[in-house]
Parts: sequence; C-alpha cells; structure tokens
Amino acid sequence: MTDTTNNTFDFIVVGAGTAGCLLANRLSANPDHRVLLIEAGGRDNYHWIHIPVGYLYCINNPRTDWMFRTEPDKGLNGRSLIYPRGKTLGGCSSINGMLYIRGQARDYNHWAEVTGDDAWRWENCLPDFIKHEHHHRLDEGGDADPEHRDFHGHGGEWRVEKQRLSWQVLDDFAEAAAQSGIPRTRDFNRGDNEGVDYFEVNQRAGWRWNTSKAFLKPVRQRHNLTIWHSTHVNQLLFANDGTTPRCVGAEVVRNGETLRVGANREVILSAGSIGSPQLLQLSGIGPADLLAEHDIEAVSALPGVGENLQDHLQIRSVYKVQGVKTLNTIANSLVGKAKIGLEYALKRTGPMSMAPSQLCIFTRSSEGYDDANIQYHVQPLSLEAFGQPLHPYAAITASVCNLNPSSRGTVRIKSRDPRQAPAIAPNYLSTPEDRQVAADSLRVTRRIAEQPAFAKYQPEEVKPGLEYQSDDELARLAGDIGTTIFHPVGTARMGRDDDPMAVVDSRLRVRGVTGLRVADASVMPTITSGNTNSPTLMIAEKAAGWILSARSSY
Ligand SMILES: Cc1cc2nc3c(=O)[nH]c(=O)nc-3n(C[C@H](O)[C@H](O)[C@H](O)COP(=O)(O)OP(=O)(O)OC[C@H]3O[C@@H](n4cnc5c(N)ncnc54)[C@H](O)[C@@H]3O)c2cc1C
Repeated sequence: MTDTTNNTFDFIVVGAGTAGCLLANRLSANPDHRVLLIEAGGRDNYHWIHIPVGYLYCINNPRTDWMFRTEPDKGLNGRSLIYPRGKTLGGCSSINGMLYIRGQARDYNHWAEVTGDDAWRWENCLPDFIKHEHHHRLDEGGDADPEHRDFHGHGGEWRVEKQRLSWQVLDDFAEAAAQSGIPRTRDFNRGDNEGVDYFEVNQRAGWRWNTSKAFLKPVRQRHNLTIWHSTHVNQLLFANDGTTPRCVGAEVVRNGETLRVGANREVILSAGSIGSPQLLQLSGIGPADLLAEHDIEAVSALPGVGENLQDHLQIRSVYKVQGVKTLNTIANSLVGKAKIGLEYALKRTGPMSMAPSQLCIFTRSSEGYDDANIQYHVQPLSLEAFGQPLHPYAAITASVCNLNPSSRGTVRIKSRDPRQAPAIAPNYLSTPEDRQVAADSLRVTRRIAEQPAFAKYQPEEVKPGLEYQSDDELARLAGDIGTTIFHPVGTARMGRDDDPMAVVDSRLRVRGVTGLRVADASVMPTITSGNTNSPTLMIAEKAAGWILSARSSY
C-alpha cells in the first residue's frame, strides 16, 4: 500500500451522492478548508442520466447502479428484488425519480423526540430545506401565493419545477380522488401533505437536475476542493492512542492502487443507507457478533449499525382502460415513438421529459389515522416489472405505499471483502399492522377507481384482480405485486446517548469514536412520509452547518 502523506485534507467526504455533493460544496466554501470528495462511481456523463425518462436505462445498469439485490423476502412470498443505488457522481439523485417531496411535520417532530434535540423539529428543519431551494413558483412571473415564501426558497442550487406534460387520464384520476373525498392541494411541502396534485420535480428546462450539477459543477474550480471519482473506499482508518479512537482517514483503491488518505478534522460518511453501514462494519464499527464472525477488530461495538432498515413498499394496481390514451398505446407504435422523440428534441416536453410518476396522492388507509399514512404514485402506463415492455393495451398504474411501515430490516456484510455486496434484508410486510395497511390501501385504490370521473373509462382491475377481497388475500397479493420504491433509510440511525441502538448522536457524530460523522439517509430514525431525496439534502445542509460551526475537531 502506498502511504501518501501528501494526501492529507481537512475534511474527507465519502460518497458523492445526494448528501455528499452538498457537503463538499458547503465545506469547501471556506478557501482555508482542504476538502476531498470520494466517489466509487464514474462521472455523470452518461446521456441517460440527464434525459428524465433515462432512469429506466440507469437502473440495473452497472455503469450507474451498484446492482444490489435483496435477500429472498418472506413478506414478498419468497421473492428477491433488484435494489438500485446510484453509483456515479450525484449518487441516487442521478438515477432517481426526481420527485420533490419533503414529508410531514410530524416526521421531524418525532425525530426531535427520539433524539431529544429540537434542532430536528419541523420548524427548525424548514430553513434547511429552503436554504438550497430554487422553486419555480417564486420565479419572476411565477404563481406563488403570499405564504409561499414562508415555505420555499429561491436562488438556491436545488431547482424544483412543474412537470412539462399533461395526461387526460391522470387529470381524471385526480378528479376521481377528489370525488372520493381527498382534498386537492397545490403544495405537498408545507408540513401536512394530504391531498392530490401532480408531483413537482427536480428538473431544469426538461433535463434531470442531480446534485452533481447543482452542487459540484459550480464549484469544481475551487483549488481547495479535490474530487476523486472512480475511487472505492475500502475502509475508514483510526488512530488509537489508548483513549477514544479517532477517525484519521480512509483506505481507498484508485487507478488500481491502494492508498491511504488522511483527514485532519473530520471524515463525513455519506455513502448512503447501504454503503454507510457496510463501510462502518468493515471498519470495525458494528454489532460485536457480526464483527467477530468476520474476524474484524472492534473499534466501537455498536449493535445498531445495519439494523433498523426501513423502506417504502409500493403495491402496484393496474387498471386497463377504454377510450383514452395512455403511454402503452402511444409508445407501442413506431410512429408514436417517433413523435415522442421529436417532441422532446424540439420542446423538451412530453413522455421523454417524464419522471417515473406524475400524479401524487397522500391520504389515509382507514379512518383510524390522524394524518395521511399512504402515498400514491400514479402513472399513465403499465408493465409487468421495470425493464419489461409496456402492456399492449391502454392502462394506468396506481401504486400505493405505506408511508410509515413498522417492518424493520437489516444490512450486514457477508465478508471482509469491501467489493462484496452486503446482505440486504428489508423484511417487508413482516408485521400485522403493515399487512393490514397493505390490504386497506388496495381497497382505497378501488374506491378511487370506482368514482364517476374514472369509471367512465370502464376500468378493469388487472392487478391484483377483483376476485381478491379478504384482508389475507390482499396482503398476500401485495407480497406478489409489491416492490421497492427505492427509499432505504435508517441503518445508522441517530438517537439519545442512552439509546443502545443509536449509531450517531443528534449532531450525527458516530458514538464511541471521534472525527467521524454520518450524514445521509441512513441516519433517519424513522422513514419520512414521502420520497427521501429532499429530506436527505436537508440532513446534509444541517450537518454542514454543524461541521462549519465547530471551532476545531472534537
Ligand atoms: C431508482 C430510484 C428512484 C428514486 N426516486 C426518488 C424520487 O423520485 N424522489 C425522492 O425524493 N427520492 C427518490 N429516491 C431516493 C433518493 O434518491 C435517496 O433517498 C437519496 O438519493 C439518498 O441519498 P444519500 O446521499 O443517502 O445516498 P446516495 O445518493 O446513494 O449516495 C451515496 C454515494 O456513495 C457512494 N458510495 C457508496 N459506497 C462507496 C464506497 N465504498 N466508496 C466510495 N463511494 C461509495 C455511492 O456510489 C453514491 O454515489 C430514489 C432512489 C432510487 C435509487
């Protein structure tokens, strides 16, 4: 191994994903800080990253995806899922659905309770969402209402736009939702997201807006910022002078060579909900029995590392429809495909500018809930599974997920080899409550589909199928048709000092060591009620503030 004393920085950020790109930007804003950002994937120069519909070609593609799979899952009737995670500059923000959703105020108030730190209350998170935001309704000539500025920002790096498309069948599904009693909303992001409307997206003029373009590109010229892509971090390095172990850098593989890089002040782990617990475990921070099983010397025995995995399981109902166009029928002919390509080439609009989902609904699966506990992603298309062809008939998909599942899974290394993927076991639908919400939410889908605005298309429930009616049947069917909506969180969760399963404290410092924080989706104690990208950016914004305000290393 080459020991490169020249490779010493003030801060090392591991992982140039959603959180890592923002952190590198903020930490290098002070020219006195030497910052190294390390990313295992390559540059984000693949054209399908930037054309919105290209997420279809980035998922399950080794050029942009880690190509993980879950363990066979009992709740999914033994199925194993592909489990995409972005492997390129921008991380998952380069391959995700671009949907901009913050969650609910109660999510963050709960984090504040769990950690005992009011910094996580909704009103104290709001400024960190707003800080980097550039919201279309606040543009000159935008249609912001007077309160909009209380909730949204303008002039930040993170662009939020309106979608550049419209579908009659989705307008009518939205009307059907309203007819079923769900209120219309114009903004999902003010703390209470109940309602129906089109999603807002992270795009700029019809192109994907990922965190690499937003936070890295404008500052790449900074002399104090070094970006190493195509560089795999094998493990974190610790100095132990008999007191508390201190994280002093990382071992990386770059251009085929194994190197050590040093950090004078802090290492910030932003490798995501799979990569961060994997790296902690490989570095001797994890459950004592797991470390012993792989003969890894314990630096800090923390039983919570890799536990508490939470994800949203989307249950995809498919409705065949009559007398209206969907993407299935348009894209199934050569002329249709050509028209779609031409529209995007000329105007950056239409299906190629499409995020994976267009219409959003937050509602309750049953009367017993005080707030929305399920979310819909509705699409004017249907297919058997991602990567497979569209069905040959006109159809829509109404995918519903339980926002606050009680099932918990794990991420555990399978060997000491840093190149070997860890075992990912989400344990979906493993609690009676989650199975009940799954069954009830399928009934809510049916109720919406029965309303006059949608019933006029004579919808036929192809999946799961009206022959299934009981709780047990619907929960089992949910296991057959359910799949990840790509939101793993919680595997290095924060908590109070006396919480044995907490991995980091409320300021994201790893327990039992110094010089190391985790700042990414893995620190969430509970999953947010919605999509997880913007909450992760908010976490990174907070972390950057805390790191910069610390006078020296702690
Ligand atoms: C297909 C898909 C669709 C999604 N759709 C949406 C959506 O529409 N809206 C939404 O809000 N959220 C969505 N999400 C979720 C959201 O994108 C993630 O929650 C968020 O990006 C997580 O950010 P992160 O910083 O925690 O991790 P990541 O963005 O995954 O960043 C981690 C980075 O660390 C790197 N890394 C990992 N291990 C190592 C290592 N050993 N060495 C060096 N580098 C390493 C990775 O390559 C990656 O770049 C989606 C995710 C996916 C995958």
